Amino acid sequence: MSDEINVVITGAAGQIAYSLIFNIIKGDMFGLDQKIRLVLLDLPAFMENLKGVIMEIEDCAYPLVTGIIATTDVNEAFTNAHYAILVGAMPRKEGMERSDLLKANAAIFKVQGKAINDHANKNIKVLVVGNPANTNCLIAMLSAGNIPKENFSCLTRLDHNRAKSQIALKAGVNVKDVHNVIIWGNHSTTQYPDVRCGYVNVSAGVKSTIPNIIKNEAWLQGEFISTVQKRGGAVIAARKFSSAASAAKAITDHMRDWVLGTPEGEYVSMGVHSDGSYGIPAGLIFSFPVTIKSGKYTIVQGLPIDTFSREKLDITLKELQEEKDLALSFLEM
Ligand SMILES: NC(=O)c1ccc[n+]([C@@H]2O[C@H](COP(=O)([O-])OP(=O)(O)OC[C@H]3O[C@@H](n4cnc5c(N)ncnc54)[C@H](O)[C@@H]3O)[C@@H](O)[C@H]2O)c1
Ligand SMILES: O=C(O)C[C@H](O)C(=O)O
Repeated sequence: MSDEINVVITGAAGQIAYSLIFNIIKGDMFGLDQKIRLVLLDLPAFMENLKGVIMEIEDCAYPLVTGIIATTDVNEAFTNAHYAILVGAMPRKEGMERSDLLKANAAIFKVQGKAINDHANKNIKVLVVGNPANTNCLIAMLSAGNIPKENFSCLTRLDHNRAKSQIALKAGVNVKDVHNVIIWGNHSTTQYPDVRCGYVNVSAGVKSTIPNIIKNEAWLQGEFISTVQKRGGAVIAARKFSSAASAAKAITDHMRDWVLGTPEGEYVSMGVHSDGSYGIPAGLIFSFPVTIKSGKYTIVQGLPIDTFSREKLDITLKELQEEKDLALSFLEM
């Protein structure tokens, strides 16, 4: 890592950023020795709010922050960027069709992808959070032909964390003892949370598979999956706002692991460019189990896919293909 890194956060005046920024400047994402120059991008109407956020960043007096830039200019924001966390997106408004949302966001992520292509450090790592996250990530990646595809990812770590937590609650174990759950596919209600290969540390040196611990296949194939799939909507229904603190924690987990690596034998879920693994055609951003070493992820290979899982993978694949076709048709890409 260089002495100082430029970290861009879009949607910097929003709910997620209000937790995320403080995780980053505390050192939770890049470690306690990494100096950070924050670049905060938002829309002109939110610059006053952003001024307040900047006052609070200053008032935290964290020593890792070496500079703060607030801007509404995408080209300025991504200049020499080492990391970009694309949180800002057009939210779904009343009466808006899913296709309207895809169209508005495809336009935003095309512009941001091009700005990254033209101005960012060529080794930049980009994480897309704003929904629809997989397809927004795909558009940004396709608009940034000079940046390797492997440098783009989208957030499914929140779903991964939700899955771990639901298993821990059901099994009555600490969440730190639950390992290798997987989120396949889209960050949407078609995602497939899969724990067939996951395990729980039962006692020192003893582990047992999640299906063996839970001993309730109907729950694992039914309520567990739908709870994780619909958790984002359930939080919105209860809180009247989208998940923010848990999303910021998941972003921090995702980026920390991408930069610093995953523990030996541990998988995490990441939306990444598909390469044909598990029959998912190349050209989509699909959530897979990955391991990470020296800043590079590898899709875990050779996991068994039974008939139930194949059907689930095909459902989420179909949705992603439809989103891609629609988004590309709007952009004429
Ligand atoms: N992938 C995930 O797991 C996950 C989880 C939670 C939320 N989300 C999504 O993250 C996004 C942000 O959520 P939030 O709660 O912070 O929303 P928010 O509405 O509180 O904040 C969004 C911010 O983005 C800004 N923005 C909008 N368009 C922009 C653009 N073109 N450039 C720069 N800034 C722009 C807005 O002005 C606003 O300040 C939403 O799309 C939400 O659905 C994704
Ligand atoms: O913002 C949303 O639509 C939900 C969000 O993606 C979540 O999973 O919490």
